[in-house]
Amino acid sequence: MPKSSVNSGKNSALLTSSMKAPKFADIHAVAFDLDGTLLDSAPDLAFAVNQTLLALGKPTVSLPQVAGWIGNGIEVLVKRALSDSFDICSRLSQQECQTAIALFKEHYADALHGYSKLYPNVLDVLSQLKEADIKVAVVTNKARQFAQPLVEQFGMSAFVDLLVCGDCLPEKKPSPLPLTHCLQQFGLLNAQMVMVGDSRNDIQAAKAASIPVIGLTYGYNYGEDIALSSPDAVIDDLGMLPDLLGMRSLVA
Ligand SMILES: O=C(O)COP(=O)(O)O
Ligand SMILES: [Mg+2]
Repeated sequence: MPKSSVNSGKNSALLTSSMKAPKFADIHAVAFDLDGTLLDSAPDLAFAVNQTLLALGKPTVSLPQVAGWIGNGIEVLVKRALSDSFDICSRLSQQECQTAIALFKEHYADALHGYSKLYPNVLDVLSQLKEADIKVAVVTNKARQFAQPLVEQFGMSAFVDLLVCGDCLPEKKPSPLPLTHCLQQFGLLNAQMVMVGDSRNDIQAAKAASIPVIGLTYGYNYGEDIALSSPDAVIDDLGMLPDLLGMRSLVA
């Protein structure tokens, strides 16, 4: 059965339907992360990474390795793959990186949604938020040339009011800028929007923007437990979100 917990200061407690988190009492917008939150994109990212490595005559890497490198945008992902490590090798040349990034972009554009899939309950939750007149932003570190078609191809466009990508603004998550940009666009106060994400970048961005934040236990987060970043609540199924916001629950 899906579980959620709410961080009530010193202790995290299991959340029941009679115990709404006051942090989420007046929410008018939800900012969702994309990779690892709405979309399990690691298989196609891994495919494009390996096509790039093969083209460069380098050994391929595994899906869990790539999943552990996702979170800081495409250029950092490619540099990690070239380094075969989370820590980018200082000996990589600029030329080598540029060639690999260009190759990766070609391969990923060709294989954007071959193996990727939405996580459970995504479209139902987005639809329920729309019905309740709650605005939806997707705030991703992924470049717009990939994020936009993915949002469209996976049937989310009709529910997304604002798409903020890694190359839209001068700073990406964990900077608060993408989230303060959403607040400005929606004309909302900090306490009126909640961030929902799988990565410590999402939690740090939300905290820096002083907005409440919910962490998801699935997704990537560099192989680390999301609870270690101390979000205001933790859920293991997106279907738990409506209940946290005081709406009709989608899961038992
Ligand atoms: O492109 C990435 O590295 C991660 O994208 P995300 O911010 O949607 O998780
Ligand atoms: Mg993510």
